[in-house]
Amino acid sequence: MLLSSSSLPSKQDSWPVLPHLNRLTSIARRNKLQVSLAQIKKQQTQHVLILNSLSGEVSTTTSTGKLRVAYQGVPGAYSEFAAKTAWPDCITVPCRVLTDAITAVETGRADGAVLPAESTKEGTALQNYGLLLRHDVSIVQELNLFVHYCLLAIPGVKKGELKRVISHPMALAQCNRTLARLGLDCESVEDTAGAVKLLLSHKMLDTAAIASSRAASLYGLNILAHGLQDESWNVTRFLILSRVPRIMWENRFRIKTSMVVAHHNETLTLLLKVLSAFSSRNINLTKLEVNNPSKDDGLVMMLDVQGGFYKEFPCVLYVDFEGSMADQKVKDAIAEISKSPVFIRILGCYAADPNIYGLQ
Ligand SMILES: O=C(O)C(=O)Cc1ccccc1
Repeated sequence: MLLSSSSLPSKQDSWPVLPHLNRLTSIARRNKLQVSLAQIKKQQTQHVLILNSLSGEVSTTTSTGKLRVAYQGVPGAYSEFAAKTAWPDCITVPCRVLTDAITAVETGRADGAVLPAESTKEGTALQNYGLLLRHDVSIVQELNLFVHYCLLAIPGVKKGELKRVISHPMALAQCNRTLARLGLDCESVEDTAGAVKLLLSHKMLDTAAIASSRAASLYGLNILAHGLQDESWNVTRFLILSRVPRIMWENRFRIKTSMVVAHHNETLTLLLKVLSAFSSRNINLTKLEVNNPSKDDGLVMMLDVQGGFYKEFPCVLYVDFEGSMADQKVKDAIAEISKSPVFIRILGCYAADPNIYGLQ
């Protein structure tokens, strides 16, 4: 076994190593690897630590040395663009559904996966967060993408001939008002670029797809309308997931941490406790969201990554804050919340990305 630095492209350096040692060692043990503290310390000058397994089970790169990033969809999907923006040299791995992309990371078939996490119009994509909770992966990067939707149809098809529009549910939701105005029926498919391929393969002459202009040029479709999104400010936040947490040890960049607090008791009381633990220490929250599914939707299932088993909760709180797990005040805030009967899982510590990237 060797513990090596990876060539993960990164805008940031810097992560405290020690807070993540336990996790690294447990991953190593699970993969029958030996980790030496000296080796880890020696690597502190590198940006990112990733465990490599000689057995190949946790192989982190291809033979070309490029990282593989799995995403839901086919080439031309917004998630593919997010992967290429986050890690420009990566090899993108298309997957039919998001679970496949996350499982690819968990099993070492990919080094990263793209998770569309929230959008300015629709808020948190709770289903996608739900998937994140059920897998042993960590958030290592965030990325904000300005999403501009186009109405695409097979060449020759006129706008007036359309009856239906197909796309990813997030795209349909973000264009809801515009589509109602156009009087088109909506149907969900796995991804935006996949919708374009479907139009072509089934020669659909009464149907349009909502996708990017890049998808239009990749597959040779006509753009009938630009800017279909209901809100002109339409940004989607993507999270990049990896099997091994990224480790920051220097505070040159604004660092953010995402965590989930799960519980069985009164939500409002817990919410107040979380607010007080962070505000009394002047820690800025960048997200605070309650997921309290209805009885019909069942409980929220979460993987206890230390124990290796699943737990179920009637309610979870998603909390993002500025700071890293190496900050004493962050440790104190979490210790204070932990005095309540809650289950806390740190989803990742990563550099806050102030940029918004554009894609037509
Ligand atoms: O379907 C796609 O292209 C995706 O990558 C998922 C998605 C859809 C709409 C906004 C952001 C991500």
